[in-house]
Amino acid sequence: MTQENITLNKINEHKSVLRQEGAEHELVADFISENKLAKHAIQVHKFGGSSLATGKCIKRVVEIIRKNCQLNDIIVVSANGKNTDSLFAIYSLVEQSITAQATQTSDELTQAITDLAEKQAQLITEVLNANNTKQLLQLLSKDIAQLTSWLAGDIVQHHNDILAFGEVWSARLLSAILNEQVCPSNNIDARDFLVIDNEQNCAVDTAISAVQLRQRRQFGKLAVITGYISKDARGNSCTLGRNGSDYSATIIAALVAAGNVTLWTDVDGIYSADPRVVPNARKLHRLPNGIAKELGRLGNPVLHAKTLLPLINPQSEHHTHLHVASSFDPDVIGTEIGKFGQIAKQELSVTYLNDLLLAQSVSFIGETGAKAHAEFSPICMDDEKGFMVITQTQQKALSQWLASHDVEVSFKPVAIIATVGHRVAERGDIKARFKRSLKTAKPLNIVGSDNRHSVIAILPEACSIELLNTVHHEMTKDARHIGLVVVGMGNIGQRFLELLPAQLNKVYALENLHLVGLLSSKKALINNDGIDVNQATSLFVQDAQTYDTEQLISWLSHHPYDDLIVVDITPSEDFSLLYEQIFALGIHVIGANKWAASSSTEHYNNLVNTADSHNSLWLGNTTVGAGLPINYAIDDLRQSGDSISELSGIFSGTLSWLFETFDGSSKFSELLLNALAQGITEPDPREDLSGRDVQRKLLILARKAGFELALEDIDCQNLVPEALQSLSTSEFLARVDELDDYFATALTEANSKGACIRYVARFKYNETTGISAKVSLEVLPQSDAFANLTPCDNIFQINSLWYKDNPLIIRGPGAGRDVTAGGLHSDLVNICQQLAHKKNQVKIKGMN
Ligand SMILES: NC(=O)C1=CN([C@@H]2O[C@H](COP(=O)(O)OP(=O)(O)OC[C@H]3O[C@@H](n4cnc5c(N)ncnc54)[C@H](O)[C@@H]3O)[C@@H](O)[C@H]2O)C=CC1
Ligand SMILES: N[C@@H](CC=O)C(=O)O
Repeated sequence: MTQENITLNKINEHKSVLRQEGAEHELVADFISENKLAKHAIQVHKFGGSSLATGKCIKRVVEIIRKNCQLNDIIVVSANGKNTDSLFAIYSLVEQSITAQATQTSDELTQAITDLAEKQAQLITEVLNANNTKQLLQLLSKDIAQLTSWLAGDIVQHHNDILAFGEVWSARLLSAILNEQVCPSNNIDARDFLVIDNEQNCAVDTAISAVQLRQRRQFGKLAVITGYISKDARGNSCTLGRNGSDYSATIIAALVAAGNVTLWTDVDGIYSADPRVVPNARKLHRLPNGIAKELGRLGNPVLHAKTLLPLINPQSEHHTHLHVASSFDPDVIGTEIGKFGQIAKQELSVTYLNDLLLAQSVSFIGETGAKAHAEFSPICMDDEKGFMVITQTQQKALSQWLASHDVEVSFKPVAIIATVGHRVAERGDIKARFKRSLKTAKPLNIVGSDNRHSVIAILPEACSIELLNTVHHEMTKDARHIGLVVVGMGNIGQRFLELLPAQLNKVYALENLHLVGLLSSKKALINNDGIDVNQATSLFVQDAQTYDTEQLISWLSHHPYDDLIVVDITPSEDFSLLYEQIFALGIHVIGANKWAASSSTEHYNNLVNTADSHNSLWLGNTTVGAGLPINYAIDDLRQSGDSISELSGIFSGTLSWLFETFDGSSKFSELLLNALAQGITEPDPREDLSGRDVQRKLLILARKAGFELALEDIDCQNLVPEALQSLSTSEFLARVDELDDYFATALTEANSKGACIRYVARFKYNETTGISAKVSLEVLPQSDAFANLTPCDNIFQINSLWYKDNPLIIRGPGAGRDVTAGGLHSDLVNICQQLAHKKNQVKIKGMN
């Protein structure tokens, strides 16, 4: 369970109350003095240019910050919209005019500067109040004057200073709006602390940068820091190159040992292939660091290998996780990159790169090959066959390097397509599948990458969309990870868990199912990497933590699986009241718990509609008849066009066992305690004896059969004497012998007529008289079909259009650990089979 975050939202809620009392400062001071904030690791949030492009976007970002950040967190920003491109264009115009030896500033240049300044001024005016607008416009106009003066002087010297304006304006603006609307914030120019000691590879001087950053941050404030820019040891402005702001965010996260970095961008995560061209690409909710790095190296459009570098430090105990999320859809769960266990390691993805070169030379073999590899870090290489694949920009340098060794090289244009996943280069099955999927493409070669996380095919032609889709389909068609959460680990729950390991081994439909949550009423064990099913109970005893509903819903809202199934094996009304929220999250429910399916008509209809509209499946076959397929039979009749008119029978395993066994030789109370010990009664056996359990079951079946009725529409005979009705369960069990006289008399009277007593459920629908329904103790002739059951058996009799004179009968054990746990497993397999048929569909904005 995640720790509760004191988000700015929360602080603001308190603030609005305190503001009225004039005590706002005390509140912020309280949060700080209690040091609650210090309990939570710092989070870094980075917003890209598109997320900050317009006033509307900036307001959305402010809401994301309000909801997700705490004081002392760090925000890193790119330039608003395309401001960096505009600054580049302005710089180029000046460069061109220098080359052309123009003596006057061109109109084009003046216009470009004016456009840029106006655009930024408009943004400021749109989002800030009058006071702050005035202040920021003054600063902007000073900057424009500075920019103009640099452009008129030595532009090469000021190249990076010029480009830096984009981020400086963006950080200043966001910090101002946060100060105005959310919380105290300070805006920091990264050039005040971030020192790059090698501009070529952007290596960071970590020691100095960390100290200077600490000095610049102000405790109790949200820091808004410029991305993309830094300085060198002499204090000159530097940039961090392509996607530099992402890199800034991870550098800063490493400097402050942040818990998480979130890259808020315009896509909602990393997919198993580029979703713009592969419509069936699936979102990868969790990516191990090494795989993410390999994807970045091999052309993933969102991830860049450099971004991950500061976060991957095998020597460090600290692991900062990286998240990719969309600022346009902040509630959609994105991708988390970090250290994960087996489940996340099973994911496969497919990526490609065009416009590459295959370089062949004898010097790529053996020792010189190793040197060439160290020098050029090729996309892939075979040092036995003597080739490497490089980018076109590396061609010149490689030719020069080889010339210095006096060796010939041949270059050939190629492309690559690769399947990426944890150590796939060592997996024969995956390599064989990849090879099969490529057969029409006639690859020149297939090699494993050095880090073993990809298998790369070298293609003689550009990788087509068709090929990409074919290979992706072949590599990911079986991929679907389903999380299983078991709620209720009592009598039935324990048995369900005992059966689980063997089920997972033998049932194909459960192949990608992982036990990830175990809950009792007070404690929860959640492990996104999976809980060992062979040790589920002992791990629960050892590691479960106390939890509350808010934490549970928060975890359910962010679970990282394609599908999640919650199996409710509790008798709890409270838990059943969470179903609506659970369905609204698209989560599936299997219930042995009868509360939800027998709740009020309005509530029940809401549940059905919510589940329906969110594609959540809801199965509850065990709510009636334990493992007997009564719900399925009724569903089948209805769906096939039959109409049911009567439902009757013995619906309680407990009452069946009691009345079939009770012959006067033992006391009724002794038999009841025996049934309790066998695990066939409800946790409180009065639920059975009161007829309430049978009443619920009749309601559930009648609803399945298509009728609208409520519990109150079913007459119910309560067999618990009034004096015992409101006691606690233990008090009732202590006085259970008070039942004996009543049942002894009822039995003697029935026997005197050659009859017996049975608790029977009867539902009837007639077009003219409508619905009649009751559950009660009946005196039946010994020859009655309901009178001769194996103790504990249920019998269900269905009359319908097709089964009019000779009813359909289902009979068998209707309660007990094995049959109920077995019935739950049957529902589980059923849902997994349905999910396997569900199409892997992704919604891409503007495409479908
Ligand atoms: N005994 C049987 O043959 C059958 C039982 N059922 C149903 O199975 C369910 C479980 O029955 P038993 O295992 O006998 O009950 P139990 O009392 O032995 O176990 C219930 C478990 O649920 C947990 N729990 C209670 N409230 C909770 C909450 N709000 N959140 C999370 N966990 C909670 C408890 O901690 C306990 O571990 C009941 O709804 C019962 O009606 C259904 C068909 C047959
Ligand atoms: N207590 C119930 C259990 C199944 O729902 C019964 O006895 O039938």
